[in-house]
Amino acid sequence: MEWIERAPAKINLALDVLYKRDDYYHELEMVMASVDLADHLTFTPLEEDEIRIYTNKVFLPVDTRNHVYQAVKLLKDRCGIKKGIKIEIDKKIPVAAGLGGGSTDAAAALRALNKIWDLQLSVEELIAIGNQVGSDVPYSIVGGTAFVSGRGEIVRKLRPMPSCWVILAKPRLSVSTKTIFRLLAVEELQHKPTSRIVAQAIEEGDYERMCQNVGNALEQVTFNKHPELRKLKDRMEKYGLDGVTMSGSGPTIIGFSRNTSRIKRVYNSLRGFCEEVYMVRLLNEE
Ligand SMILES: C[C@@](CO)(OP(=O)(O)O)[C@H](O)COP(=O)(O)OP(=O)(O)OC[C@H]1O[C@@H](n2ccc(N)nc2=O)[C@H](O)[C@@H]1O
Ligand SMILES: Nc1ncnc2c1ncn2[C@@H]1O[C@H](COP(=O)(O)OP(=O)(O)O)[C@@H](O)[C@H]1O
Repeated sequence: MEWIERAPAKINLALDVLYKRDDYYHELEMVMASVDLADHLTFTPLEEDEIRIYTNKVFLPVDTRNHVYQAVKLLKDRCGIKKGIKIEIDKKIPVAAGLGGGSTDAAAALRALNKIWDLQLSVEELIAIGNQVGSDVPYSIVGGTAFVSGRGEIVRKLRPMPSCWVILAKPRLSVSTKTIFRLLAVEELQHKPTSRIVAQAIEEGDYERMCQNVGNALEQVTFNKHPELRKLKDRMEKYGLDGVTMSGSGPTIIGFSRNTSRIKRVYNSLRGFCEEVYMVRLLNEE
């Protein structure tokens, strides 16, 4: 028996950093949504008690460093599972891009194995396991449009985002989330928090207000390190998108439009000088 689970990429419409915590993580408020750029995980049960991972991206680790491996190991230990599993990860989401690829793969593995092994764990129980793998995994277990806070483990579902096109522009550079948070001096942030306004706009189905308030506190740090990203964002703003911001710790810059011919023009223009460009829809929209 084979089981296939889809693992969609996430975007951060808003990301505010409230303060640095005593555990060295940061207290965040974010608005996140899932888009239809996705990895696919294929699960095949094994008789031997082993976790075997394969992926089409040769540079990705398939051992204990893979987020999927970590999630499966925690799940097996928690539930006393002695069976094995083979997992083939077909990666489509760019790696280290601010699109949550590793986290969504880990969440997909937890969701799928909860069914395959008939563990009957609740979403809260899966979130508690996912939180040990990474801060973005709890959101990825739930998916869709959500207000996310704490370290990332408090997930409140929002109404589906107003329907629109999303452009994802990923230049040829990878960003380490850990490095960006290390370089962040919260007291020097000039960013005005907007997550609550964006969440409210979504609840009211107000597309324009949502777009006007997208923003990301980490831009200040990531743009300082990679000034070409500021230029990319400026260029996307000039193309007449309704809202432009960075996703996660970067480097992917995202933009919104409801106008299909405009988004196609933006897509074609960006492809000239940006390594990877995607024109995507939201996974669940109003
Ligand atoms: C910034 C965000 C926004 O969605 O996304 P990405 O850029 O990774 O996509 C996430 O919060 C990233 O989540 P995730 O990538 O799972 O982070 P983790 O592995 O838990 O942490 C990586 C590093 O980021 C820092 N970190 C992460 C989350 C948080 N609330 N405070 C932090 O300071 C910590 O230094 C940690 O060592
Ligand atoms: N299944 C996985 N998919 C992608 N990256 C993974 C995976 N497992 C571990 N990683 C590691 O996680 C790091 C962050 O990758 P990723 O999750 O794509 O970043 P981001 O959250 O910024 O989009 C990379 O250095 C990568 O080697």
